[in-house]
Amino acid sequence: MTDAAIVVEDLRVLRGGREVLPGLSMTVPRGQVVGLLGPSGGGKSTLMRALVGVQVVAGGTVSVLGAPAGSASLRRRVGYLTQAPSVYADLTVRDNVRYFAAVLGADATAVERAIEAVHLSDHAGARVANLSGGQLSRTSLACTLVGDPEVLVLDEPTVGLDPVLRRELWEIFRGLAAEGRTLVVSSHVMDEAVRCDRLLLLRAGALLSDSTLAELLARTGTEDAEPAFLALIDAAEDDGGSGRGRRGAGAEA
Ligand SMILES: Nc1ncnc2c1ncn2[C@@H]1O[C@H](COP(=O)(O)OP(=O)(O)OP(=O)(O)O)[C@@H](O)[C@H]1O
Repeated sequence: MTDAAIVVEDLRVLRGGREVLPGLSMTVPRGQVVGLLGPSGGGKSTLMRALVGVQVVAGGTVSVLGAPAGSASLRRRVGYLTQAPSVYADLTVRDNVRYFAAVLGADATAVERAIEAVHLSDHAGARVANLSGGQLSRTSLACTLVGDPEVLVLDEPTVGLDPVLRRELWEIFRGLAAEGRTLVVSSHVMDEAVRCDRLLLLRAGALLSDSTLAELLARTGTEDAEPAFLALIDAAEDDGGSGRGRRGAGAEA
């Protein structure tokens, strides 16, 4: 069995008649937190949709835990947190999680475990409409966790949250990885790069880098993720955009 949780080969996606992912290849190792970073419109959500099997693809393969993305066998093994919170405002935290548990065939203990995992036990009976932004994000996450997934695909889970709440969520993510789960987490907040085991930098559908933060900084001679990323963008532009679609440079190492 391979150590990769996710293997993407030559993935092509068209959206609105445009090639949004022109042939992307990457692997995600098991048990790691991989950050998917890059500017708005670069294709992060599209790639995530392909990982969970809800994106029509024009070519290539996406394999998750050894099965084609979206396979019935992956239903409980892969959790997907969409960018917009997909919970019911008029239900309580617990009833939301119960609903997703019923959809996934998970039991009552799984409901309480998921609520506990996101530190919401004290608010389990609160209506979602009355929650703070951070509590709302954690409710969505609990719904994603209730099937006990091995792979979590989280689309901008910290967007709009203050630094304290972001740190709290990242501590939860690290805890989930410490249990052996694989997380792919998108963000355009570059300082979140330090929280990740590996970074995928995606811009205009091209993977500019696939490496650890330390490797990225060494390669670009910078001290921070943001200048490192800008250096890669400049280099890709000098290259006349010929970096499009090729495998992230760090993957060659
Ligand atoms: N439903 C759609 N129909 C047509 N084009 C779309 C659709 N959704 C996204 N796109 C286009 O696909 C490209 C990639 O979008 P995507 O949402 O994957 O980027 P992103 O990196 O996740 O951006 P953001 O960080 O803003 O969420 C963009 O050019 C976008 O305009």
